[in-house]
Amino acid sequence: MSIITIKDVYKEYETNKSILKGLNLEIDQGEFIVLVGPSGCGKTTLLKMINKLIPVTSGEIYVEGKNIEEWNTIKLRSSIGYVIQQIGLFPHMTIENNIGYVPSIKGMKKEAYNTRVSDLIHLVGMNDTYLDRYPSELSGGQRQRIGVARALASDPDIILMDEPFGAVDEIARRHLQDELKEIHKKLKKTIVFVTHDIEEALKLGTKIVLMHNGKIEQVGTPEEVVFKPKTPFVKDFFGIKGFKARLDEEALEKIFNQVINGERPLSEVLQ
Ligand SMILES: Nc1ncnc2c1ncn2[C@@H]1O[C@H](COP(=O)(O)OP(=O)(O)OP(=O)(O)O)[C@@H](O)[C@H]1O
Repeated sequence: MSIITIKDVYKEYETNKSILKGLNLEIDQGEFIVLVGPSGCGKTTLLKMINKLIPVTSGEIYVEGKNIEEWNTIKLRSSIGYVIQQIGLFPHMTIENNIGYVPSIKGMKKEAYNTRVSDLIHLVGMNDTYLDRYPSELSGGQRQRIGVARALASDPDIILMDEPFGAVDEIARRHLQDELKEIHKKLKKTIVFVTHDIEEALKLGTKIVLMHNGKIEQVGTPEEVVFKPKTPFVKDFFGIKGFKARLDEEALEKIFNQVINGERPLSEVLQ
């Protein structure tokens, strides 16, 4: 069943016309959708329209079957988690209070609150010893984890993520991706994720949406967009990098070990 429907959506900014030119997209419950495309193609704009941070110029967006214009904005936003790159944790609040902010304003009882905060910090691969710290006492990767935990705190059905791991180093980024994949498997939330990183997109997405020139070029599984590109643009966009990202990792590891162990000359592999 479709949990988000984008219907003939157009966007024009006052100083910037024709950003989105008639987008149509159905997002099913439990899907991990990744929006990719060249810089400036409107990924963030589309994401922010879903939780009404940016208004549409024309067209409609439905969340859980209801037009977002009919949703109470606060209610809509509390049923949608939102994670961005500069995560914006409250600097003067402890990690516990950051994660528990929404449950506490919703009046959750102390015992349930404690359990929830503890469950969430474990879910993102950390533990209770971090709860008394302040955001400045964590690494960038840990802060992003807390951002994910905070977005999950109100148990939203949908989570929007805008380049959430863009500012962390490569190793932390891989860990965060693995954890997010696990969380998605476990909680079966619907995730809409923006990235400009092809490997990240193909690793995480159950469906990839490639945007270009205000339109959607192709929607498909990682295999479809890489191996069955519908247009030359899709083929160029994913290209060899996409192909490499989808190669069987075991096959690559086998070749790597053969070369490292001197069983196969490097010149043969590089041919
Ligand atoms: N408030 C605004 N007023 C005018 N133009 C804007 C505004 N916000 C965004 N734009 C323009 O709209 C286009 C789409 O921006 P958006 O941030 O949605 O793209 P994006 O695909 O997320 O880009 P990136 O990958 O670089 O983050 C860009 O050309 C941008 O300059």
